[in-house]
Amino acid sequence: MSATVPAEAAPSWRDRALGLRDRLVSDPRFRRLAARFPPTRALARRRAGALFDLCAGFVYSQVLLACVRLRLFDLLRDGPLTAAEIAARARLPPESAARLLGAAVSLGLLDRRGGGRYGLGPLGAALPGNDGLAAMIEHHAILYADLADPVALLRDGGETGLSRYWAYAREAAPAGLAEERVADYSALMAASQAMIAEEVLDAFPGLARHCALMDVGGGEGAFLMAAAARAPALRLVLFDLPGVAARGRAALARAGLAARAEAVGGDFRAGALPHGSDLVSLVRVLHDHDDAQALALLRAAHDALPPGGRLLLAEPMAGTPGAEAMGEAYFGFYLLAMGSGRPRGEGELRAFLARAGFGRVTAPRTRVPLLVRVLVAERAG
Ligand SMILES: C[S@@+](CC[C@H](N)C(=O)[O-])C[C@H]1O[C@@H](n2cnc3c(N)ncnc32)[C@H](O)[C@@H]1O
Repeated sequence: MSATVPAEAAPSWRDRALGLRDRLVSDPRFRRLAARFPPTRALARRRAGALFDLCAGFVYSQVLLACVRLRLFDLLRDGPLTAAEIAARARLPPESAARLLGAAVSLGLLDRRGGGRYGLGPLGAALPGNDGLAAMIEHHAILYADLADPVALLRDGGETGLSRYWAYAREAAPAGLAEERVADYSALMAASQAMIAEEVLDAFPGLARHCALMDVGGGEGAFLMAAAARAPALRLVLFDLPGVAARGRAALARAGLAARAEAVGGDFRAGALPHGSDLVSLVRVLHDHDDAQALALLRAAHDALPPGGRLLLAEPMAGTPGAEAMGEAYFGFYLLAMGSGRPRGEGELRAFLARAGFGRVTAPRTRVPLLVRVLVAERAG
């Protein structure tokens, strides 16, 4: 059998220009010249800075983690403190406190204030009281341990901290997972859901015209609770693995929603989804799954809806303008370490939705697309 070798495409003007750029920039003499020559100096410095930040990114993350673990942002919520006061409250030696404070100021997490005091910086000001974000930052310790040898991870995959943490990712029969195996990730998702739910629901038009919302992979029901507050007549259905659904049932009851809510335990990889809801949501769920499973899940959602029913698909997406690294780099490697799924772009998700049978698809804008984006798909007749 003879293999056909594809004819090599002729290089475009863009390919040639990029090739020339690569040859120039990889030449040390050119780089020295560019750094000296005023018109190219600013660009050369910006590039050097961007490359340095890539090398140093892990260090910056650990400075943030130290601030979170020492609860510096909560400590400074009520006003600035001196380095000595911070050192005493964080139980750090004065020199270590000074080092951490200097680092946090340089990263915009803290600011220097008058009288030798330190206050919240432009980035740190978003953290006090934000338990979901603090939990996410702490959670990254598992990811970074998994990424210690990225080449081994790319070559072999294998057992990782994240694949144990997200117990469903590699489990052949996830419906059998005991509650203690799903408790940690469910609590993390519930803590970080508040900021996502507001973004999604602000962007989603016409929630109140639906009769029943089924949140598939709905965790502990945080998204349903946010929806319930905006649409008092909406019936709520939570579908998740049995161990998670039990936690969701209890949380919905604690929120006073038992009378309008039902929590159904099951495995969406194993069969059909419950019928009877005219709105189905998948919030931060689809990207966890490989293509065949993702497509099967969209088909199951389509089949569960009545004609005219809608699917609300919400997750961070690959190729988000201005946040490209969040998709391909961050989620690409996060999901690699987790052991299943991949980030998908809007175009690819639209193609999946069409293959699953959905008709009209719209993409209402969220305020912070880096966090989450939304697609709304309608089941035709
Ligand atoms: C990343 S979490 C998202 C939770 C929630 N939607 C949120 O945004 O906070 C994914 C959810 O999907 C659920 N899940 C994963 N595989 C499942 C399966 N095969 N059947 C049912 N639920 C599943 C998990 O238990 C988990 O609650």
